[in-house]
Amino acid sequence: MSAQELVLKQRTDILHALCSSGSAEHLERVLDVLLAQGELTWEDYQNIQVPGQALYTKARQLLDVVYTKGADTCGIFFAALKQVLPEVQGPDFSSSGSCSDVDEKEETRRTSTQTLLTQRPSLIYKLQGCIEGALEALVQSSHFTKADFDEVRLPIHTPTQQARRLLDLVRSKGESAAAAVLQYIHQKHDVGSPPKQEKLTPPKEVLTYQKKLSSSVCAQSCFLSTYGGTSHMSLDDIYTEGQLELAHDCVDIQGPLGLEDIVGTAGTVNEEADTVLISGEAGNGKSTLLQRLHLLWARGAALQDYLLLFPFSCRRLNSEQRELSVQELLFQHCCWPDREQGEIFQFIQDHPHFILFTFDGLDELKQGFSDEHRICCPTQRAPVHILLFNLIQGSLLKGVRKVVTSRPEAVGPVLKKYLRKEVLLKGFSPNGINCFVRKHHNDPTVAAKVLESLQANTALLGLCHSPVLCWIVSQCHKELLGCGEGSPQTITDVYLMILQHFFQRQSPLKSAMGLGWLQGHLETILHLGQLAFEGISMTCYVFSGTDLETRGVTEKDICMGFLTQSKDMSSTHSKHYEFLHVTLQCFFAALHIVMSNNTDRSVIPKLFNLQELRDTGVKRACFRSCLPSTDQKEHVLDSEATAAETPNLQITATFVSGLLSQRHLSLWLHCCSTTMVEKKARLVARCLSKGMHKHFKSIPQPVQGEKKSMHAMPGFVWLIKCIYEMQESRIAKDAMHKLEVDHLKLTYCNIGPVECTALAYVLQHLRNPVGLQLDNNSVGDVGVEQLLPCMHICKSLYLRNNNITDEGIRKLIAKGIQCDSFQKISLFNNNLTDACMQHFSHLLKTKQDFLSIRLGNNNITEEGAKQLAEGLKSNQSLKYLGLWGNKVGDAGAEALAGALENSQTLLWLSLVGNGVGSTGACALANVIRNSTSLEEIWLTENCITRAGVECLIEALQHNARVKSVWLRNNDLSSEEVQEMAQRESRLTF
Ligand SMILES: Nc1ncnc2c1ncn2[C@@H]1O[C@H](COP(=O)(O)OP(=O)(O)OP(=O)(O)O)[C@@H](O)[C@H]1O
Repeated sequence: MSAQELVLKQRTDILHALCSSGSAEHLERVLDVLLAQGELTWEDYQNIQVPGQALYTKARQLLDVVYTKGADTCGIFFAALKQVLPEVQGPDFSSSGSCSDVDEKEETRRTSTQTLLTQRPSLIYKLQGCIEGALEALVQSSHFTKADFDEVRLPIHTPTQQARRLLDLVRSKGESAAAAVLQYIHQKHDVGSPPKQEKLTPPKEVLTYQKKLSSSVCAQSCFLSTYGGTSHMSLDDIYTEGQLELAHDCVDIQGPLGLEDIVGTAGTVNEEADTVLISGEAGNGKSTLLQRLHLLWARGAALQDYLLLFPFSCRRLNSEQRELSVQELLFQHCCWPDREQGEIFQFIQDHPHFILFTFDGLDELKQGFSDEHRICCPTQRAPVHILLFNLIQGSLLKGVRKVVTSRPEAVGPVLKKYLRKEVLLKGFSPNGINCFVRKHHNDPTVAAKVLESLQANTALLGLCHSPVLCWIVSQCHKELLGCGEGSPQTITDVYLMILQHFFQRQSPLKSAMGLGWLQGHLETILHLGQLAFEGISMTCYVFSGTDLETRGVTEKDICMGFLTQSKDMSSTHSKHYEFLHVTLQCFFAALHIVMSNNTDRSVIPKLFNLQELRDTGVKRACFRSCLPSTDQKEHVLDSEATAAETPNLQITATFVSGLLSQRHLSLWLHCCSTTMVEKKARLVARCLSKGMHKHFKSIPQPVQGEKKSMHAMPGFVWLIKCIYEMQESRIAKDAMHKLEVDHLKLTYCNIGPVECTALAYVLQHLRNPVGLQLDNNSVGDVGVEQLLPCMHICKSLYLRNNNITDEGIRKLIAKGIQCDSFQKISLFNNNLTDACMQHFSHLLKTKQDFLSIRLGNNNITEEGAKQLAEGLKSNQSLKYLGLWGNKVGDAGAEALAGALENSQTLLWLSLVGNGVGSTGACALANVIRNSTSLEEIWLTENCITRAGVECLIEALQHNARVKSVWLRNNDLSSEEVQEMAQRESRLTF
């Protein structure tokens, strides 16, 4: 079958592949490739990319054009499709035409305007990270006006769309503008770009060393330590993609971030810096991600621009007591060159762009990052943390790319100054959980059962977004499937499950013999608890044989499987041990705090006062005073390290809360004194309540006329999570009943499904309804479901930028309809499509007191607008309706206008950037003509021509109440703008 016939036959599938995500990106990338190949003319392109046209319509238009051009173009189209969507099944026509940019020799003969077309895909890629700079260069060289600048920068466009808009505008300005932008891009990408441009033939000794290094890296990275004591699981078999995002929106790239993007140019905020930070919460997969990068590099499957990769673990660097030079650090801690050390190090110094260092777990380093002690000389010896800080800053071996991982709390402003960019690792997506569980279980029936039990327990499903918890849950599938009603709800429950799992694996008969499972292994818990507690208190995560001996840890304890042998790149060290994961060490430390008779009584108050101690920089001193005096002597008070150390103490405190909850009291019955445990539980409850009230006291009194608003301060979400772990509504009620606030702001607080579960558990006890603002977190559909129990105390819910889809909305609205106080919702920048508009319609029909719906920057088209209109027709309460940055088009605008014509409540309507055109504008003019309430209408960026504005002017003559009609960036000449602005002062151009 020819490619042309296939375009016809597979039309539905192709349309689905290009459009079903709701994003225009796939289609636009195919268009970029076809333009670059010369298969589409500029005119074809403009006929397809008609502003305001629905995505499917554009894709159909493309298929029609491609089809009429014949079999060759169809073949190239399939090749382009394959390049953009490699996962799509389809014929392989890649030989029909190369989808790469036109070759460079030919390029030199072209004009700059032609180059804009032929190099379009790569120019768009390169521009994303530097749009602002390119725009400024164009304005400075007078090729662009301020209006051009604003048009490209409109926030409704994604960065790739901004790049396309910029190139299209440049094209319309002529050859000189095209030359200017090309010059800018080339300059930009010659500086600080990956070292692709240089081709280097390394000397033989370097190649030999590279071989040794990569085989050592490969050996170290092919297994995961969490499976160390249990079974062997290769990284290849279990690795599941986590969710990666760039920390800075403005330089985001479209679609999910891949592993190579971590070191790529996208998202660069500081061109001068060489250090990329991957930050993420405990157990989110930072070490595993690095391990994956190491493995792929060692196999030659990724990061091949880097000849040598040196992996470091900050945890292990802690135990290096000597002062070293950089050369010694590299060779002694990573891989020893058998010969020619001097030459190899010289090569590294001479070619830094070909070298990559990774530092895992900066938060685990004993010393907090500081830039006070500078060294520039590579032969100078210094303590390893000083070397590390100087490498990160670039004072040593400038140009070597560094990838550093850390928990977010440990990243202070001093470190941020030296970051090239920051990438956030946000754990597994719902799909990722699915994928991980299936990989974990060879037997698909077991996998299906585990997934089914997760669907039935959404609190647990929420927890599984954290890979380490997903690992435990999968590991303990037997316990999970056997526990029926009592299935785990809290993080402590999950860790108790793994504790039980490991013990029962060793001695399955013990519990059958009548001993409590915990009691039967008391000795092991006490030994490991002591080791863990002292380790956490001293930032120590690697233990020598002597450390184990001193804490009474026996061979039998080791065999239980909670400890694993430390991986070490150098062969010189003797056997060392670590807990399978640091969170497991926190859990054992918490067990120690709960069970030990002789820990200092002040340990619990100190643990729960972390924030205060951290702020005053004395936490270490206080916490250390709980340690045996010999250990105190070993460690000097170092206030800089406090911030880095807090996360693990916070996790320990969370476990202490969970272990002391009423539900778990029976566990301690035969292990320790009930009076002591109850006393500790009361103490924790008091600390939590006090901690909360301290937050509330800090809320400033509102100025007159404003609402009383509380911004979450560091530690607030953690306290909420501790209260949730206790699972006692009395404590939650006690903590909340004094909070008097109208608005609770928790933006940018790393709130995922787990935090939502805890928030709902605690906030439901608020006395009065509040506005709950959760913008810019990772709530997702699972998180939305977790929030339902506190919906009745939400007057308004703000969930901007939270990865929410139609499914989440379905559940949210079904609950919201039953909640009397619920009146406003804001969902800007999520993944909503037409499919959820029926629910909003139902909400509007059912709740005649609903005030505000804001759905900007989603994927709502004409169809969705029509559905919404159905609800609007029978509603007489809505005041604010925002649909900015969707694609409702002229027909959608007509439907909305028809429904709103008789609204006596609507004050504000935004349809910015919806392609409503003049037809839509004329329909909306009827709303202006008839409304007795409308004050503002936003129609900026809508391809409206003179005819549309005339309708609006005419309607405004009948309405004195409307204050402004926004019409910036429509299809009007400057003369038209001037003339019409004079005729009607309420038009804003
Ligand atoms: N991408 C992944 N695929 C499969 N399993 C994973 C992945 N990421 C993490 N895990 C599982 O979760 C465990 C914990 O992950 P990891 O140690 O990488 O987290 P982390 O973010 O480095 O934690 P911490 O900050 O506490 O050191 C891993 O040992 C592994 O079992």
